Parts: sequence; structure tokens; C-alpha cells
Amino acid sequence: MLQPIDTLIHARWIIPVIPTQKVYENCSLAIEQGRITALLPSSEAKIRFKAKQEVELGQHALIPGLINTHNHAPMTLLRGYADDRPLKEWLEQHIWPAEERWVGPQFVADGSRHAIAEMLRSGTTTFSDQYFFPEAVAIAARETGIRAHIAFPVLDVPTPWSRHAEEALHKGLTLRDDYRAHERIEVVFAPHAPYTVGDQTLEKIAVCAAEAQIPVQIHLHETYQEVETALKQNGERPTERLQRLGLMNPQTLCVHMVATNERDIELLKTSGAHVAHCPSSNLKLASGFCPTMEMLDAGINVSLGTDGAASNNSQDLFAEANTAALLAKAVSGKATALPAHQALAMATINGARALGIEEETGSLETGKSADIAAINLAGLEQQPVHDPMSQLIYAGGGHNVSDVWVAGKQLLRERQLLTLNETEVIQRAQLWRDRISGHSR
Ligand SMILES: CSC[C@H]1O[C@@H](n2cnc3c(O)ncnc32)[C@H](O)[C@@H]1O
Ligand SMILES: [Zn+2]
Repeated sequence: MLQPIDTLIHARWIIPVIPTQKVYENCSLAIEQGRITALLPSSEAKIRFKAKQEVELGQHALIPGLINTHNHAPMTLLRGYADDRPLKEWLEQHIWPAEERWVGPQFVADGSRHAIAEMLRSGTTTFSDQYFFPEAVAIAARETGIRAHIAFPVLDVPTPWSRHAEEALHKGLTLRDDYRAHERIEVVFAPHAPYTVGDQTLEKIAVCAAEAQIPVQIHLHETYQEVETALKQNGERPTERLQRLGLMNPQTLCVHMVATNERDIELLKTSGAHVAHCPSSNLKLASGFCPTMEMLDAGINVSLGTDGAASNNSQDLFAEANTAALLAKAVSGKATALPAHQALAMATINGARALGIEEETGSLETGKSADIAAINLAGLEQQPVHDPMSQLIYAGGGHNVSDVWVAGKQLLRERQLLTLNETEVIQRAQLWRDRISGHSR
């Protein structure tokens, strides 16, 4: 008697990420009620299961869905708006004025749906987002089926979403309450950066986060200028300040960590805080190089993020994995640094650890949520396939992703989005472009 299940996916290769470096050939994943129930040879799967839906992916690699641990999804609508400038000038003279003028619930809804469409089409099944009107980002994630960490922004200064930190905290915690029981969406703290949030607010967040076990993410040590200014102002490095305020711990995700010294690495190591590495954004804004190999060798958990589309300008986490691997070699002077399997781990299981959801996702293990990406390796540019892991990181990219599932639900089939209307997403982006460009800067 065949065992009834929901979905059976047969693939040429399955790369589960855990166990590390393992590649299974001609195997299948069985899925029941959104979870992986078995990973076994296809020959056995076909005589053991009767699935409602059976998918044959004879030239594909199945991997855990990618986890983008730092994004500002709605910024897809500002892609290309102010390129080729350093961070401070980019933010203060271009992005913040544009956000003040244009950002509202509809901008965030349209931009989020656009980013989610791009992420799903490049194999991302979970993203962590930090942006104004997080209610609208959460709705976009809820409606499209992707998994999300909605990191609500807290700044002491007025923003399009909040007049002051008090209001941001109140609105954000109400939103967290609204999603308390949601299986794919968690709402967490995002104090924007040490230079936009004062001690009092950071301390408040630290106490609340520790009490209620809420993750925190913050832009940290993004540039040398940030660290130098902080040292001049109060004689403390931002990492030391966060440590003093109770924010360096395993619930904190430090985004960027470019301008680091030995003391910062030691603090990251002893505190158990995580690092979100955003190599394209760091390169494009000329912020510097995050010493990822030093961090990984010290046992620090380093994940990957695209950052927003205005500073990348892509939402493709495969591209980040590729850039991270190449950059690590260049920075360390060692070709052995950050091999393909480690880059893939950074884009998957390390991301899950950074968000505190490693029990749920980040690898293709039985019992975990069926968050899966299938990558077609049949193309000219991927031949011959000596090592599928190598093709994924060094010879592929998000454009080779064919199918995606989140919690067992298929969201992408043969590159067609199943929960989003691609034409409508493009039309909304063009409408925003017309609005923004018709207005003097
Ligand atoms: C508080 S919502 C997010 C806020 O952050 C801005 N932002 C985008 N990219 C970066 C970056 O690399 N460093 C610092 N701040 C960034 C975004 O424009 C929003 O204002
Ligand atoms: Zn950012």
C-alpha cells in the first residue's frame, strides 16, 4: 500500500546543506503538510509514496530556499535613482529626501511586491526587511506566501512612519502582536543605526528584546567614517557602545561590519551576535570590505543580505554568494577562502541562524519546513556539471531558478510566479518612476 503524501519532488541533485558538503544524486523529497518528511533515492520514493503532486526535475539541483538577511524591499522603486555616491552623501542628499517626499503605504506595498517577485524568481524563500510602513511589507509577505522577518525601524528623528522613537516602538510592537500566531512572519526590532538612535532608545530596545526574546537588527560599522565619528563624539566604538547598552548578544544581527578591528571581532565572538554581510552594497557605496574569513574562522555566524535595490541594485542572493566568495579570496589573499559550499551555507543555514529560525528552515532536513529552490543546470553556461555546488555559486545565478516552494506551497513554477502578477508589478514600478521623475529633485 503506497503512503499518501502531498508532494514528491524528484531531482538529479539534492544539496541539503546539512550534512555539510553532501550532494545526493537521483533522490527525492517527500512533503506532507508543508514539511519535509523524507529525503530518499527516487527509486525507493516511487514505490513508497503516492503523491497528490509529483514533480520531475531531471536536470536540476534542489537546495534549501535562500535566506536574505538584510533588505529594504520597497527600495526597488528607487533602483538606479542615485547611483555612484558614497553612503553619507547617498543617504543624506538623495535617498532620505526622496523617501520623505514619496514613501507611504502604497509605495511600500508596491515596492515590497516587486522585491518579493524578484526574490522568489532568484530562489529566496525568506527575507529580513527593514523599512518604513512595515505593516505594508508584512501584508505583501502574507499575501505572496514568502517567509519574512519584518524588522520595524526605530529612529529618534522623525521619519515618514514615525514622529519619534516612542511612536515607532508602539506601532512596531502592536504589529508584532498582530502577527504573534503567524507561521511565516515574525516582527522584530530594527534600531536603524548607532548614529540615528540614542542610548535611551537603544537601552529600552535591549530590555524589551531580552524580556520577550525578540530579535534585533541594526546597521553597524558600515563605514570607517561611522566609527571615527563615534570615537570622536563619545570615545567609544559602536560595538562597545552596544555592548554597554546590552545589545551585543545572540539575538542581535549586526548588518555590514565593514570597519572592524580585532576588538570588534572578539566582541562579536564572545557575545554570539551575528553578522549580515552585504558585499555588493559595500562595494557600490565604496564602504570597504567585511573581513568574512576572519569572522568565520573565529566561529562568528556570517549570513548574506542584498541590502536595498537602491544600493546593490539587485535582489539576487546568488549574486551576493558569488561576490562574497570572490571578495573573501581577494581580501584574504587566499584562493582557498570561502569555497562554494561555505558560500551556499552563508546564503541558507547561516541566514536561518542569524534570524533564529534554524529549527524551521535553512536546510533540507526531515521535519523542517519545505522551503525549497530548484535550479536548472541544463543550460550552456552550466556545462559540464563536474560539481553542482560549483555551478550554483560560480557559474549560475538567480536566473537559473525554475521552481520555488515555501512551507510546501509552490510559489514559482517554471519561472512563472504563482502568487504575483508580474505584468502588474512592472506597471506599478513604471507608474512610480513616472511620478518620481516628473517631479523636480
Ligand atoms: C529605517 S528604514 C531603513 C532606512 O535605512 C536606509 N538605508 C538603506 N540602505 C542603508 C544603508 O546601507 N545604511 C544605512 N541606511 C540605509 C533607508 O533608505 C531607510 O531610510
Ligand atoms: Zn541596509
